[in-house]
Amino acid sequence: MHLHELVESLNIYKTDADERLENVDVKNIEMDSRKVENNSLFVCIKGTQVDGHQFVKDAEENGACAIVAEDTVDTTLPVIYVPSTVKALAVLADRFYGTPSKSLNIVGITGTNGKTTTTYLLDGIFKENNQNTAIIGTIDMKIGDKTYPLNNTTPDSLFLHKHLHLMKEQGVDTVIMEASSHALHQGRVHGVQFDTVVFTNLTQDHLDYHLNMNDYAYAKSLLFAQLGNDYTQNKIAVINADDHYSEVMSKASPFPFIPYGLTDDAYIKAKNLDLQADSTSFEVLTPNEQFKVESRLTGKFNIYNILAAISVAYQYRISSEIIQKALRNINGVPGRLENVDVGQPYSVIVDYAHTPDSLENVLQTLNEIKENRIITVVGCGGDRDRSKRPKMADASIKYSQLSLFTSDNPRTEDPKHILKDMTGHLKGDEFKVIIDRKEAIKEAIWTAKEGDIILIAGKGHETYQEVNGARHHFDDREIAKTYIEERMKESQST
Ligand SMILES: CC(=O)N[C@H]1[C@@H](OP(=O)(O)OP(=O)(O)OC[C@H]2O[C@@H](n3ccc(=O)[nH]c3=O)[C@H](O)[C@@H]2O)O[C@H](CO)[C@@H](O)[C@@H]1O[C@H](C)C(=O)N[C@@H](C)C(=O)N[C@H](CCC(=O)O)C(=O)O
Ligand SMILES: Nc1ncnc2c1ncn2[C@@H]1O[C@H](COP(=O)(O)OP(=O)(O)OP(=O)(O)O)[C@@H](O)[C@H]1O
Ligand SMILES: N[C@H](CCC[C@H](N)C(=O)O)C(=O)O
Ligand SMILES: [Mg+2]
Repeated sequence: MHLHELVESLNIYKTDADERLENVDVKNIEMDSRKVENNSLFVCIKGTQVDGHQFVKDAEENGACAIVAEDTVDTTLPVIYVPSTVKALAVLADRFYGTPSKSLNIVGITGTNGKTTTTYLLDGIFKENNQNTAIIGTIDMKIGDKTYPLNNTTPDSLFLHKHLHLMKEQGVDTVIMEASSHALHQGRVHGVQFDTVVFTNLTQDHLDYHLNMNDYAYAKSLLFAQLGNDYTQNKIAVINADDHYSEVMSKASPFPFIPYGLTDDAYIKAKNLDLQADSTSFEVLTPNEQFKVESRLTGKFNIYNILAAISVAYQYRISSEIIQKALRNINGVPGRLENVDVGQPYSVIVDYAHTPDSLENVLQTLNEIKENRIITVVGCGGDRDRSKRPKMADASIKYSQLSLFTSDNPRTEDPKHILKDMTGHLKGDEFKVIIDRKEAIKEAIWTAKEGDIILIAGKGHETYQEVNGARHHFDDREIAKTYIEERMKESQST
């Protein structure tokens, strides 16, 4: 695409290169100088670690054809100056890839917990409704049956518009994506034309990044603001009516919203809950009908995720029969209350709870079904919200008979310091600190008695442990299975 055509949609306040823009053929757009090739347009982004403006020379050496910048840069290449390179990147990517989000049906999901789960539930419903779906989220990106690893739950705008284009080319009609608060704050979803947006809930997380809960809520509300205000469009916000922050979300958008929840005020609500150890059923009440749903997902919190998915399906006029069938067929979400069962006489459950609220929710659920003790193995990630650490330890102590506090992803922090943050205030003997996560899992398994439940929390589907920038293979499910089998063999031979 010609550069002058590409930049037409930008809010340019200065360029030193009007005449030079005419003859430049842009092959691709890059925000990372290390990926620049011949005829790349390099966009300088001010990051949290470094300022992309520093890398203009590298981009030039790698063959960039022009630069988009906010601050003055020293280069022989044509420079287009814009007030916000983050916004410009999204506008450029959207145009370069043919505005793919316009003709796709896009559902964006935000909230502290439940985004990935709701994404999977909706994907199941849309597929049952014969739609061709794609998912972008924490576990990976899925286009049809193919999966692609992602570095972030919500990738940057360049990646997004490029892959939305690819999805369209591959016949996808519906995209379900998670929108993290970091992504919303950093403008990663700029330019994505969402049709439906969903709010699950808001509780403490990421207070290392956001100033306080209000600031965190504001970041989430940007997804609702992004619906725009063109009333001719049929857009909708789906909001958890029972959450304290629901008003912040509904007020951020002029479009109508569907409140879901367990209270009478909700528009889509659940009644007659039946929560079993391995299944859940309840009646769904919509303004038009009432029907029963059955799911293999357990825990009251999952009823909220199911209601969120049903509310979106309701907006798309998907029949209750299709919703019921899809929900019955969904076995679970990888790493969310995932059972590791090789026939041992105690339960082992791997879950992604890595916030105080999610840990409390999961442990409450397990307490309702427990026959004997609960043993929790949990740690907290390094380089993340320190203030959630003691709260996660408290939740574990409150709801477990034994807590084994261990490492999660230490990243650049010393695991001992993280564990000190978690346990410094604790007294008593209902917990142990075992820094090595493998050892902690081993100890839990060798300590378990018949009927106990072991919860291994925090890493869920993750298949690595991140230490000082390196990711080593680590899978809670594999490790648990190894030790369960080891113990079973040992007991058979004695
Ligand atoms: C703290 C944070 O959010 N960082 C994100 C951010 O990177 P950054 O601001 O640190 O980038 P930077 O290193 O300062 O670089 C600035 C610019 O210089 C460029 N650069 C840099 C070096 C160079 O040699 N040349 C060059 O051009 C970079 O490409 C970039 O454009 O922008 C990047 C691109 O979008 C993200 O990948 C990166 O996510 C990091 C990896 C991360 O760990 N983020 C976490 C906190 C996160 O975003 N998590 C949420 C989920 C959270 C949840 O809901 O639980 C997520 O969506 O993943
Ligand atoms: N609606 C909910 N309310 C509270 N806790 C939940 C809810 N849904 C799931 N959880 C808990 O939170 C954990 C993470 O769930 P899920 O992956 O669906 O959330 P997420 O919002 O995608 O999280 P992340 O921000 O890390 O991507 C689950 O393993 C479970 O313990
Ligand atoms: N998206 C979350 C994932 C946390 C998962 C947990 N295992 C950790 O490493 O803290 C984050 O980046 O904060
Ligand atoms: Mg997620």
